[in-house]
Amino acid sequence: MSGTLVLVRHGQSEWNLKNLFTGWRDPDLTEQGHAEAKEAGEKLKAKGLKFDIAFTSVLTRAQKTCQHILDGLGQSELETIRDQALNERDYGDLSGLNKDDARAKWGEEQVHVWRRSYDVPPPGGESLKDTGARVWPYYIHDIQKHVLAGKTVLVAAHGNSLRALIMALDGLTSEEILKLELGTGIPVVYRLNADSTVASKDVLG
Ligand SMILES: O=C(O)[C@H](O)COP(=O)(O)O
Repeated sequence: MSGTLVLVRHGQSEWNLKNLFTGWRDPDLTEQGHAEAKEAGEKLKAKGLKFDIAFTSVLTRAQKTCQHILDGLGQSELETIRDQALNERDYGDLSGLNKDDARAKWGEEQVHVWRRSYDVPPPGGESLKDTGARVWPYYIHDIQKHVLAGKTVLVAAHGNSLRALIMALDGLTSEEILKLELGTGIPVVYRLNADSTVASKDVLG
């Protein structure tokens, strides 16, 4: 057995609440989002976890979620690396649009394909496959080595950047990943084997 990798999707954002496509836009957490992030910290504390290093995106909602978790563990000053590679999938021209308005304009089916297909990007944006093509190399080069060195690593990021990572970690097919939804502020705790495969996965729902 080697180290521990904890993935957390940010708490509810202002645009989650308003039902807007967000992508690389940068809304803050809502009051509920702040509470969800703090609760994630409490759940991790209850499991006796302490982090050695944290990673997050360059977007406010993920950074604040990361900080709430670290504050809750008494680790406010922990080394935290921010990288664009962990950003949400870029929603391109859909960014800022209301999801129901988009369904009214382009149809339920087309919007579902943009949101949940594996390799069909929204206009001007990234598919889940495109997102994985930047998240996975970053994981391999920058994050995995810490876990394999036996450390406990936090990654506070986004629904689709984490779905792309989970697809690779769990060995899911492009069909299987479509059904996987990540709740806001729900920690997913992986223990990895020394050969980098997954020893166990625990969703702290
Ligand atoms: O970027 C967004 O709008 C959300 O964070 C995730 O959106 P989705 O549920 O459409 O993938």
